[in-house]
Amino acid sequence: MTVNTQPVTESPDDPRAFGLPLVDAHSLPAELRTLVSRVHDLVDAVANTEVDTDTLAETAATVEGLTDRLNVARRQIGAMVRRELGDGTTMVGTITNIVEGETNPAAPQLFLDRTDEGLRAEVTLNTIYQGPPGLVHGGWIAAMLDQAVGSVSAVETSPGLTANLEIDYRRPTPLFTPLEITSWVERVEGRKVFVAGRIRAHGQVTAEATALMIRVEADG
Ligand SMILES: CCCCCCCCCCCC(=O)SCCNC(=O)CCNC(=O)[C@H](O)C(C)(C)COP(=O)(O)OP(=O)(O)OC[C@H]1O[C@@H](n2cnc3c(N)ncnc32)[C@H](O)[C@@H]1OP(=O)(O)O
Repeated sequence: MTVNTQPVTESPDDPRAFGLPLVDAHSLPAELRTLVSRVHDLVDAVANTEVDTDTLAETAATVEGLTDRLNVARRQIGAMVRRELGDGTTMVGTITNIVEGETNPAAPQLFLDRTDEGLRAEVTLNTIYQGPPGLVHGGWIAAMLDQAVGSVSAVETSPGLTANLEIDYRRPTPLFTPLEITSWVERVEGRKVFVAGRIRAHGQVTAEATALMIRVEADG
């Protein structure tokens, strides 16, 4: 397991001040990233397979053995990861975050990067995230937008929690299609950060969000 040995700082943005382990994204072993990717593919294969029952039973036994093997050393709940964005700023989040966690095979691993307006990511979703036939589940659309607006609030102000999230579903959001997700801060009033985000497919808006984030620690 990767352990960050840098000294704990007193910054409220540093999770080690709250007793949570923190690792740098670039220090995660390539073997772990490969395993996450393979298991992501496995989830998709399981969700869609029509193989015979013997193969299903055999595969289930193999997977159970692999699960036991990995469970001998587990991370602490709340373990955090620090990742560097394109412009050099750093962002901290839980390492198993369901939308962008580096070690979570169920996550689409949205990689939000900084732009002049806020944050932007591109992601293509498969049937793991399916709601209506061929379309992204509405709850996942909300989850991705929640992450995008929460992250832009954290990066541009300081970390907080979503108090309110409103989604307008404008058009169906397709699977197997590059989606562009953007988010930005509209205004800040003390601990309240008013944020917004959008998903586009083929350049057309499929969903829009507005949200209120409440900063856990104000800057002062
Ligand atoms: C290192 C980490 C990395 C973080 C990296 C970031 C990525 C995270 C992305 C995912 C985000 C999530 O999923 S977060 C998980 C989902 N959200 C949650 O679990 C939050 C649950 N709710 C809460 O814990 C609480 O309600 C809080 C913390 C949001 C607010 O509680 P509080 O701190 O006591 O503050 P409170 O006084 O109630 O409210 C402050 C001000 O906001 C207003 N306010 C509060 N709620 C609302 C509301 N729903 N709609 C309108 N206004 C509201 C109040 O009227 C008040 O205004 P005024 O009187 O001052 O004018």
